[in-house]
Amino acid sequence: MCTSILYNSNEHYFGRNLDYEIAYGQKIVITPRNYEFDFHDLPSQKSHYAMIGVSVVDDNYPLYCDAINEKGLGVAGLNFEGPGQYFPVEKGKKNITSYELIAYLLSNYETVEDVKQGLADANISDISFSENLPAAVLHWMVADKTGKSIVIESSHKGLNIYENPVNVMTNNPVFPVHLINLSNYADVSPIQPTNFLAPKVELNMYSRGLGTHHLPGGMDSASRFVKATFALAHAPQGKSEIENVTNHLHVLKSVEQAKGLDEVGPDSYEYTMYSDCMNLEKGILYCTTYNDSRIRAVDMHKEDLDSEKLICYNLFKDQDIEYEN
Ligand SMILES: C[C@H](CCC(=O)NCCS(=O)(=O)O)[C@H]1CC[C@H]2[C@@H]3CC[C@@H]4C[C@H](O)CC[C@]4(C)[C@H]3C[C@H](O)[C@]12C
Repeated sequence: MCTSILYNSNEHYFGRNLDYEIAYGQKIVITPRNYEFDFHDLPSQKSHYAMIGVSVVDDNYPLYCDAINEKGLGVAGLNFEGPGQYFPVEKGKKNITSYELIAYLLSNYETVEDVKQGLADANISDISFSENLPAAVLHWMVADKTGKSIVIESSHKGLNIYENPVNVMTNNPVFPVHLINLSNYADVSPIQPTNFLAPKVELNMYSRGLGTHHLPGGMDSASRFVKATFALAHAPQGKSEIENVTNHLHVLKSVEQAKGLDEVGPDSYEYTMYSDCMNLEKGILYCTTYNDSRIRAVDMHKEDLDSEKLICYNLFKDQDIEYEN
């Protein structure tokens, strides 16, 4: 499972947890402006906005899991197995394969509004990148530096775009159901509760944090949606870049999955492989991985963004413990 968020402070930070049991060899990848995108059913594009994100690179092609562009637009793909459905290429429509959707949107658009207009006549086609990499069934969260986000879902009903007032997304079920479910937790609060249970009885408020007693803590997508929404809605504004990155990552850590808790097969467990935080104004990607809790950063503007070649950095590294003696 996965969780993505847009954290709005004085600047805007977009990122996600990628939870899974199989590593695809993701890297931190910058696609500069003149790398040629050979889209499947759209004209190939020699120049476009530059982007940075986490990506699998296969045959020199960036298959982005999540990324942002130099204009401050961000897109993340999360599993949507079940409700998700793609369709055959349809004449007269803008046919975008699922594996190139992130690259296509980030190549061409600056804001969530642009994306909504750009997808008005779109069809997410059911074409796989290759035999080894069959089309992953995904839905996408799109965010921009105005602090707005939307969710794109292709299901049996066709392509749906939803406003995302909470700036959080997880996996199944369909997005509107997650929003409705939030009402069940409307009274979860950082404040100690008032005793409405038996008002004439004096209750012993034995602990701090009783306002969060009914906050779900499960690994499932519905629980993570509620918990991340609560954590994000109450996250303080940082006074510096470091504080903002720290706050963003703590929201993601509130729904992190440790190894051993979410069994998906015999001796196989889904876990949070990485968490990232991308500053939409600055074009910097910050990340931690399961085995490396030290925050690392890659700044796209420190590279030659007019080049034609992909720029890759390792994502997965070993734990870096600072021994004090
Ligand atoms: C596994 C991940 C979702 C994790 C998740 O949500 N797990 C919950 C499972 S569950 O909801 O609990 O059942 C997803 C998220 C993004 C995906 C890549 C997107 C680019 C590319 C698209 C191509 O088409 C196929 C290969 C490709 C590299 C994809 C591989 C894989 O599919 C990735 C990593």
